[in-house]
Amino acid sequence: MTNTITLPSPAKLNLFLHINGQLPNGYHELQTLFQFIDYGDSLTFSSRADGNIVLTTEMAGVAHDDNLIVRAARLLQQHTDCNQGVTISIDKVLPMGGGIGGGSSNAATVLLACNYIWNTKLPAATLAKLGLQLGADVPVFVHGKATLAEGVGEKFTDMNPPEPWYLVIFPNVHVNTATIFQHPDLPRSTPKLASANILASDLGNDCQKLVSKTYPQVEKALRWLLEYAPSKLTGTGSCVFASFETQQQAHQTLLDLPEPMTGFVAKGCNTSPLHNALQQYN
Ligand SMILES: C[C@@](CO)(OP(=O)(O)O)[C@H](O)COP(=O)(O)OP(=O)(O)OC[C@H]1O[C@@H](n2ccc(N)nc2=O)[C@H](O)[C@@H]1O
Ligand SMILES: Nc1ncnc2c1ncn2[C@@H]1O[C@H](COP(=O)(O)OP(=O)(O)O)[C@@H](O)[C@H]1O
Repeated sequence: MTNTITLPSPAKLNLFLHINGQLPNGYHELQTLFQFIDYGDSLTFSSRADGNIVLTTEMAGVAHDDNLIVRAARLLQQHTDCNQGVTISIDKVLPMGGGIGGGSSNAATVLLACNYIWNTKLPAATLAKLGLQLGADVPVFVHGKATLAEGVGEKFTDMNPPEPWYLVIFPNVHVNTATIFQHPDLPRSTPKLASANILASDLGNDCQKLVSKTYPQVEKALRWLLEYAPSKLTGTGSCVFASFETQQQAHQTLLDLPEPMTGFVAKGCNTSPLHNALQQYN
């Protein structure tokens, strides 16, 4: 077995997001379509015999022990009584608080990678359940297929949406997911759709209006991108995205982007790049 492995940690987009209600525990019932993109962080793992979990890359604003990377490794180690440790480094390119799932994706990559290098052999369904303790989106990244998520995000119906080129814009502001979900003005009663109707409809994001109002930078980014193509918010933001027929059209649009916004071009993927990369180890 290889002792050092490098794996991708891709971003996701919410192609639509509806809020159908709120549960007594405060969490929201959602319907949202997740698709992966071929753009993200890259993590390198080396097992170690001393049992320590060490992240060697510093991440601004996130303490070592709070990092989802470290927490995911500890959770798996404790759950399996594993006595091995791991050294992890990350090439971080995904903006935090952008609604593209960077932290959740990192946690999922750690769960799958450590399960492999420690030979702990947990099935994917168990890793997904463990991941849910770390964040609502971790199970989707463990699952690795474009999927309609329902409930609080844990019930999956896999879907096969088109895989276009996307231009994703980061408005240079971080949105706190909890702040948006706690806001009294968030719409919370969109009727549930039958899964068979999802791909045929042009659906929006119920957080978009509130996030645009709360964060003028998001509104500005949306207004700018809408000049080029139909655009929407992903997750609770802050990133906004639009699809293009060709990679070149998306790149051409990116060239016009005014500062301080940043952006990138990526392809939609119905199978996660992480799962494609893991195939070489199975
Ligand atoms: C709504 C989504 C859609 O992708 O937004 P983004 O985070 O991607 O923007 C996610 O499911 C978010 O996932 P994640 O960011 O992992 O959320 P968590 O850490 O689990 O929860 C953050 C906070 O959001 C609220 N929350 C989250 C999920 C949910 N179904 N209902 C909620 O009310 C809760 O207040 C919770 O304390
Ligand atoms: N490895 C990590 N990568 C990104 N964020 C992390 C990580 N570990 C902890 N966090 C925390 O999680 C928050 C949400 O990050 P992220 O998942 O990137 O955003 P979003 O859920 O909006 O896509 C960050 O603001 C940060 O405080």
